[in-house]
Amino acid sequence: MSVRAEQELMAASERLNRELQTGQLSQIAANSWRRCLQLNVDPSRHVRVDMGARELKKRIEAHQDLVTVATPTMENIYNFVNDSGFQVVLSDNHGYLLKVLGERKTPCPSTLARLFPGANWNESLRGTNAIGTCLVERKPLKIHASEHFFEENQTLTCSAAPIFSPEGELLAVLNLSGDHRYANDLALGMVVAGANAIENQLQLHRVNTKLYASYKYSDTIIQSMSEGLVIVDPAGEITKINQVGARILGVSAREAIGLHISKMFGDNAPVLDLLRTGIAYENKEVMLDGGQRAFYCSATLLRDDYGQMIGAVSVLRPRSSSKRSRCLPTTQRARYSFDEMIGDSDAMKKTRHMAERASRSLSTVLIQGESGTGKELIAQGIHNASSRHGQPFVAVNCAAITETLLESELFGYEEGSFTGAKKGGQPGKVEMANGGTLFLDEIGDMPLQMQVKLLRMLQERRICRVGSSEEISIDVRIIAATHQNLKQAVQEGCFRKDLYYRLNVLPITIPPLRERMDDLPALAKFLVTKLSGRFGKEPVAISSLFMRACQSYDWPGNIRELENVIERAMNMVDDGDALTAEMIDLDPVELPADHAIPDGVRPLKEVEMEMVVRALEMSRGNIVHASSLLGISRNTIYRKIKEYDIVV
Ligand SMILES: Nc1ncnc2c1ncn2[C@@H]1O[C@H](COP(=O)(O)OP(=O)(O)OP(=O)(O)O)[C@@H](O)[C@H]1O
Repeated sequence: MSVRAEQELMAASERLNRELQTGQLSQIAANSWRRCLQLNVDPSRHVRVDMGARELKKRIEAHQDLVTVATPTMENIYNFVNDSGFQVVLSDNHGYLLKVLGERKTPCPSTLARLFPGANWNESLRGTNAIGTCLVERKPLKIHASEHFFEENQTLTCSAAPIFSPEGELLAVLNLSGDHRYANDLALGMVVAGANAIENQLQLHRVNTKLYASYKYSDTIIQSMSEGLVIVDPAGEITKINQVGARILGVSAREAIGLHISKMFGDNAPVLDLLRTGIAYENKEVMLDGGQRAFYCSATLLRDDYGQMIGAVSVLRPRSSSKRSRCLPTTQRARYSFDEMIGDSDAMKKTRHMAERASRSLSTVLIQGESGTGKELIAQGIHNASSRHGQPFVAVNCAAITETLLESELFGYEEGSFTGAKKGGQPGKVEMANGGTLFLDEIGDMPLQMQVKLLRMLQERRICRVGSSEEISIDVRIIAATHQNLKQAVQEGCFRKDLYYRLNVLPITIPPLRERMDDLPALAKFLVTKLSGRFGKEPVAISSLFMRACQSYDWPGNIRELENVIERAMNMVDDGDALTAEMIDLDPVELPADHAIPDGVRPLKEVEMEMVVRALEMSRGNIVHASSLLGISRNTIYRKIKEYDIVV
């Protein structure tokens, strides 16, 4: 220790004795001074261990829950002391300041006395001070003016209170500091009340997090049940319904919430009897819509821990004698329902209305819309809301396969009908979809020869497998979709007029995203929640700048592109942070043909073709793998292969 330091310590020790005799130092401050002297804290040489911006960011992230929960309380306290030059400070349990509200008004003799985020106010570094001393004493205290061990800090008056976790672990300190001349007796009370409020909020936050997790578990279980589930409150209003339940009752799950059960089951709904009598029942046969919807229903009362009735839960099973549900492979199941179709803009309401109408009929539907607008989603939604919902939904991409293969893909083939044909032959997609729905995606790309065969099938409702003359009757509902303007294709002679009219019985047009920007915020939130579930993360917040940047983009790739942009951003965001505008990585806008191309820049088309070729090479021609490398759909990669005439 230097001679100067020894002198300083000696002086401090003498001062301590003097102050003790005059009774100027509180017991707490005196004990702290003794600790400082024992630790040889040199009052003339301050050891600075403050943090840089990057370390501070990390530390704040590690304490994100605490900082988030403490901020409103700190702001409340600050509003009380606003304009008085007082600062509200939150430190972690090592004395590092995480958040400081307010500017110091009175001149500060030394930068060391400043309270700023990242500074360390541990007692062993800054001598006696409210934050550091509170961390040692673990109780509320005030350190006023000359009670500070370092002279630089003696212009301050500081009150601090510890913040404990529900398990009693010391987490942080809440502190209020200001000019000692304006000391007031309320300061200590304020930080104590503030620390208590933060502790309560932390507990609540924890309970909320647990509640949210258990809600998510139960919701996932309910939604993945193969039986229908409907929960009503004591008044008979629906509070929860799963997709299967909604399908059995022929309603949309979203619209069913809040409806009275009698709206679906009539006034004699068995569950209303259960609510009145408390008598549970099992496998009661229920017929609705004149027998069109027939199912078995079991129901029981729900009671809370005190035995109070809080509603009833009904389990619905489709009646096996009614149109029997087949046990379908996943490739023949439709995943989406109308509930997953987000958008309340006028344009989208119109589309939804048309789709709901189509689900009540079995006529052919033609869906038109740009790529990524949700054509397949709507097709699946129509199937799932239709009377064929328990039956197969089989999709065929008419652009993906060559003309010869498309015929056998659709109609199947007999053994030996061509080289490489399977032994015993194979049924086609039309046969697989029998009783259900056949989704003909990218119908506009169907070769003309094939269009003739499809037209025949639609007229005669019969098919022959390739290589066979035996006719097979089929019962399929057709939903066709295309990103092309089919009417124009008819005029240009690329699409048969008669087939167009056969398909265009119930037309549905999906507007591109740029024409319904009102839907973007809801879509973005929906996609964040959907992707969070997939990543097993808590849903992240979306900053308004992120949203604004999204709203000013043209979205050529529509909702699929929006989904990709959000997925990319979610891979960049740290836990607890919001999606920000910097995380948006949008595809560059194409330049007009006559635009001068500066050095180092190449036409987008050229780069795109190169990327498609490279992805196909890397994935050895595996289309699924290549499309996922490029972040585009299979349909889009097929289109690109065709557009650039790439040989796979
Ligand atoms: N209204 C919507 N609400 C929520 N998600 C949507 C909506 N529309 C589309 N999506 C999502 O966007 C993605 C693309 O949708 P989909 O595959 O149905 O589009 P598409 O028009 O059939 O595309 P393509 O023409 O390329 O085959 C899917 O992940 C789908 O779930």
